[in-house]
Amino acid sequence: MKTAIVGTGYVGLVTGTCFAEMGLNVVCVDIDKNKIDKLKDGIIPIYEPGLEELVKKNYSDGRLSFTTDLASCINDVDIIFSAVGTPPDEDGSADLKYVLDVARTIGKNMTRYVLVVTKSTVPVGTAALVRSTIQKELDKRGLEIEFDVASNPEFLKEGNAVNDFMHPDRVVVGVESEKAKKLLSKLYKPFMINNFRIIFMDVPSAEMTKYAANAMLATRISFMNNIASLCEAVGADINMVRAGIGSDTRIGKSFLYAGCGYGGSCFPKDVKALIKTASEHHVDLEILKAVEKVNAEQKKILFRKLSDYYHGDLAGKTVGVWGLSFKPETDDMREAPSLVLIHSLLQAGCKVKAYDPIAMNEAHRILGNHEAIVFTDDMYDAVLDSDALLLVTEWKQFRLPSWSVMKKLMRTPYILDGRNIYDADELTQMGFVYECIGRAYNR
Ligand SMILES: NC(=O)C1=CN([C@@H]2O[C@H](COP(=O)(O)OP(=O)(O)OC[C@H]3O[C@@H](n4cnc5c(N)ncnc54)[C@H](O)[C@@H]3O)[C@@H](O)[C@H]2O)C=CC1
Ligand SMILES: O=C(O)[C@H]1O[C@H](OP(=O)(O)OP(=O)(O)OC[C@H]2O[C@@H](n3ccc(=O)[nH]c3=O)[C@H](O)[C@@H]2O)[C@H](O)[C@@H](O)[C@@H]1O
Repeated sequence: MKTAIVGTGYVGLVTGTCFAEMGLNVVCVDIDKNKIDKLKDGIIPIYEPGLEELVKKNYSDGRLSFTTDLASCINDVDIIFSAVGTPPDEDGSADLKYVLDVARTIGKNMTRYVLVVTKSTVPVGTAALVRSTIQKELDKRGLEIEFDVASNPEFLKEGNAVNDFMHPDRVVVGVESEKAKKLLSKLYKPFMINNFRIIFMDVPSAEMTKYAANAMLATRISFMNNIASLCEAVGADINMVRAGIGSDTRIGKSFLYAGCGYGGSCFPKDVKALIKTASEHHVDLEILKAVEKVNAEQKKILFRKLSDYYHGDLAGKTVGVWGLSFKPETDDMREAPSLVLIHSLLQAGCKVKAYDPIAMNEAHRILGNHEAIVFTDDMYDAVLDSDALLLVTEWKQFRLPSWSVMKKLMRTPYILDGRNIYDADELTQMGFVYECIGRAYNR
């Protein structure tokens, strides 16, 4: 079976590569020529553990190929996956421009049956829109050609994408015909050795499942961040509370970590898009509006704590920042809490010394050149002569620093831990002032 993946971004590249690894013939298509040229040269445009070697291996084995020309491969494949971006429009809704561009190209060029599967995160009704867009193009050409549309949303996480794709908890597939169901069952058959489940359903339910999943995960995080604030106020410890509630199998352990807010390309945009869809249908998603509001406040929490510590007098202070990407194991800076923090620090007149193991270039590109920001080559350089260290992203290399070295380097031994990774007792005993999220402390 031959498959085309349209949109060789994050999801498209992981999907195409993993399908090829499972023995399928895959052509990855993107309109970005620069990206496709780089991939052909073995240069992977994103940082994702384990992906580079799989891309190179499958490309050299001939199962994976790259092109900018969708029209040229439409009639060579049985299934086309559309994995193009669906960025937020000005009003928060998902912009379907790229999804519909792909549909138009298919309708303009197809000469035989094809199954068009949307992998991008799209609002309910998009598959129907893809169908009518393709049909319109066929009508213009005066052709009657059978085709199917389906929805197969993707649930991978950045930083663990290959593993998530190869060992998914489930694969959700929305179909409208037995033919489409058979084709997708066959496509996913090689993955069955990993014992996962395909959940077939109608198309609108599949489209909604993706948003509901991300909205539920974002809700858990904002809920825990909200409870963390209460823990601080009443003298409880959010880490203990997490262990206590997470052991209830009805609640589960995952996605209960309080911190300095969620970021990334998906939770913020998908929560917004779902609220927008709901409002278009006169449904008020009050819970999700609160989830967004709590998260926006949570992204300010490190700055607020720092400001409280220095009684609002931050001008001229030097602040070390560890971790810039929105989470570890990625160079993705989209909606990263570090950006909100750094903007506030600069506005308050601080000098920022920032370090991230992977996202430095991307952070520099986004933040630009600013005389008050230094991007350091080493994590310890970022705390030299600093008045505080703010841990924003919990990369592994930050977990066990040499505290004795840190103590010598810092001007004021003040650690503000935005991801609750350090041992408060150990740091206090060593003479640091330690603060984290959701735990009462004494200064
Ligand atoms: N990034 C992630 O971790 C996940 C993303 N998603 C969803 O998957 C979709 C794609 O996300 P990403 O991969 O992050 O996007 P991305 O922005 O990394 O990649 C999108 C790619 O599509 C290409 N493109 C745009 N129009 C095209 C066209 N007409 N023909 C061919 N290529 C075209 C762009 O050049 C770009 O390379 C979004 O809907 C997102 O919400 C779902 C699960 C995980
Ligand atoms: O639709 C998507 O694109 C993807 O969005 C998320 O994946 P991702 O954005 O890569 O990252 P997550 O691991 O979910 O983390 C998102 C944010 O939440 C934060 N987070 C996560 C977990 C937690 O307990 N607490 C917490 O603050 C992280 O620090 C990060 O900023 C979902 O987890 C994926 O299932 C989904 O496919």
